[in-house]
Amino acid sequence: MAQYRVVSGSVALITIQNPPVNALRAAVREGLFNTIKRASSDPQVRSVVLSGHNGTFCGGADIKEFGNVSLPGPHLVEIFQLMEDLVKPVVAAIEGFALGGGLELALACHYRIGHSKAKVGFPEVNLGLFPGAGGSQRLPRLVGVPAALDIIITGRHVAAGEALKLGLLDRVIDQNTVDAAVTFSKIQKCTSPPISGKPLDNHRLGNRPCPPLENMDAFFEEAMKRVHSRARGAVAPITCVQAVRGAATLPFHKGMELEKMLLGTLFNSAQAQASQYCFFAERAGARWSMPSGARWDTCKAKPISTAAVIGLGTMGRGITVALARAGLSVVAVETQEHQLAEAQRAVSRMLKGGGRVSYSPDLQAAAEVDLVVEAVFEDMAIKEKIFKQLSEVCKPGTLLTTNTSTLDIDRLASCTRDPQLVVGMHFFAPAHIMRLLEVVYGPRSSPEAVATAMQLGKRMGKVSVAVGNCTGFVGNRMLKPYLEQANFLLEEGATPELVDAALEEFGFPMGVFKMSDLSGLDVGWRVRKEEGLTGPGVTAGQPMRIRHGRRYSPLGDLMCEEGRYGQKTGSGWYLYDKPGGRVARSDPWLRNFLEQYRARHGLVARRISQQEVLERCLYALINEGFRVLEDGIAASPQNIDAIYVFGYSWPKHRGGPMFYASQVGLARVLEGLNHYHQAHPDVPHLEPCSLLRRLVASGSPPINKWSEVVKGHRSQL
Ligand SMILES: CC/C=C\CC(=O)SCCNC(=O)CCNC(=O)[C@H](O)C(C)(C)COP(=O)(O)OP(=O)(O)OC[C@H]1O[C@@H](n2cnc3c(N)ncnc32)[C@H](O)[C@@H]1OP(=O)(O)O
Repeated sequence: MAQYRVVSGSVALITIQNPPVNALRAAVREGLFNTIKRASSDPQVRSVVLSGHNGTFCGGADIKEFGNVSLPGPHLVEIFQLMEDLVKPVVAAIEGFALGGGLELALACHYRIGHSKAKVGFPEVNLGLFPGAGGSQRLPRLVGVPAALDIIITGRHVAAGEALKLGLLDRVIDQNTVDAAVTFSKIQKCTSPPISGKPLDNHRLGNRPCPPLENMDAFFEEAMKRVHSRARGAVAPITCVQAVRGAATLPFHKGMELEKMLLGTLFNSAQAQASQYCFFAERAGARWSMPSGARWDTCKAKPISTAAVIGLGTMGRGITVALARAGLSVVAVETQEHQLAEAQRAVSRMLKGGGRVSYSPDLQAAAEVDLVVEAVFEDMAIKEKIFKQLSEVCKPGTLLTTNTSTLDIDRLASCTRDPQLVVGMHFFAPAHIMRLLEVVYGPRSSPEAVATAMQLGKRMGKVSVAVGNCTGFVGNRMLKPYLEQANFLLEEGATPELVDAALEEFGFPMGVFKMSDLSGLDVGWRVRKEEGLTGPGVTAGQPMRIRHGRRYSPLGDLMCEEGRYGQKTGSGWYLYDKPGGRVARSDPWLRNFLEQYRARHGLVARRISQQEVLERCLYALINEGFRVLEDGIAASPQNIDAIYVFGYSWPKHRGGPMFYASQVGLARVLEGLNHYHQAHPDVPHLEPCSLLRRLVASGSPPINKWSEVVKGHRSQL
């Protein structure tokens, strides 16, 4: 766990060994503690080099251990103090990553030498924590308060070059870092005085004061304000500011006491648990499986080096950029010439002149590519035609994928020669930025096609999740009842401002109505027309607020009929200063429109609380999540949560909808749904699904045990 060797005559080389990232689990901590003591008492040893096995220094504390009430083995704070107090110089040799507790370990060393490709950082804030093993107190003393606060609050990875400039690393080298560190620790031997004889006090960060900061109060006030406005209810970023303020104002030992107290408030908090759950949910998608039994570890991906993107609207352009950035050679196809020229300019701008992209108005240009992503208008007839053509044009074996967000993958597959080569690759706007990729398999998609799309997602840096084929797949299928509830709430007396405020307070960056205005109300309108829910032929003679015997809100359709498509037309649920404007203002027209609508339909507006908004919107979405699990469309609640966190900006500190349900308590969610369904019996999305009932009947097991109930449930279908 921590290997000890004496090298070069007098240097104790301690190597952390815990693949894959050398996380500091109990056995490693034990090993470090013992080897530091050994180096201290070994008369042969004059200096110490600390390194990580297999090209990675250390990925920090072992997150898997965090669930334990008290962590076994020696505590990191104790180990780091032991190391800092050593009278022999300790040099950290940093290759790969030094993150979280890994960087705290390096800061407890007297010197830090990094490889030029190394990355350091404090990502704890993403886990609902802050660097609570001395990092919040040592880093500001080394690099100053503003730089330290930035690194701690953002959780970003700092490249070696920047770390050197900040003084976080003493040296950056391109050669073998351990060899360099060993030499460094002895280098003064040839000259004088030897490094091992130098007083080390100035290199013990706990002994140093923080570099002074002018206008400190104003600095921290401003920082706190900024953090509050961005944190969306997350507590950890606020604690980061409090801890760094402690470093700036208190002696080290007092700062350490403050750090301990602050960490105590976060360590087992609901937010920390949710954020840590998200860490593992993000990675769980890579271990995909299909109902056929095909799995990530038994299926091989096809090599892909060339791709074509068909349709260069906003999505097609983003997808082109994402593929080009992943190193693929891309042919971008758009039949409308003005759109093609515009897209070429936009893509070049986004790629800043890099990437290998060629442009063509002709589908024939896709003849030789390994993979196609179709990203045209959301219209089944057009897509079917394109898939038929692609099947004729492309070389045998080309993977044909579609970016459709709702349409039937299998219907598209049936237009092709090789339906097993068809899968969905559902990107999220903006496609070159949003992390999520839903890889949708139809009943005939081959495991190899799924493996290839998943592998490509990884190359693009996406969180890829394999899901089954149904209307809306996972994300949009669950979004439908959420949007529906929001519209019903407007009918019943709420305003877009009230609904959005409740959701934003929950932690979404944007409420549902602001989000609809941003993405365009016409998008959903087109889908509803495609589904036969609205349109001249459908509505004639039908009651406006009922479809197929269920409650329906035509509010979105009426808005579109008024030409209010959202930001792009300068008005939607809100008013904007101009078409394309971004700042939403309340619109008196809308208030009036809603009043007239309610009067026309005999609806009496009532006072609606933020709690009702949250429960109706979120519980309806969660209920559909249980149905998605029940139907086998998603393989696990973790996959659903990853989809929501990385594709729909569900707040990470709430852990995703299914985790949120488990934290609220399944019985409470069930009770809430029962209550709202009784009040709205014509809304089937509010009727608790049978899996939720069964889970509650089984005593509401923890989320990692749900699969057992799901399996039992499926076998009875
Ligand atoms: C008292 C509090 C003291 C200290 C606080 C901390 O130190 S908290 C931990 C801070 N560290 C981090 O947040 C780093 C987390 N890890 C990463 O960001 C990445 O894993 C990393 C190191 C950049 C490497 O990325 P890469 O893409 O190469 O690998 P991947 O993420 O897929 O990870 C590989 C497997 O390792 C598991 N893992 C990674 N880090 C940890 C960790 N710190 N603890 C436990 N496990 C970790 C990860 O889950 C992967 O597992 P797998 O089973 O293969 O999915």
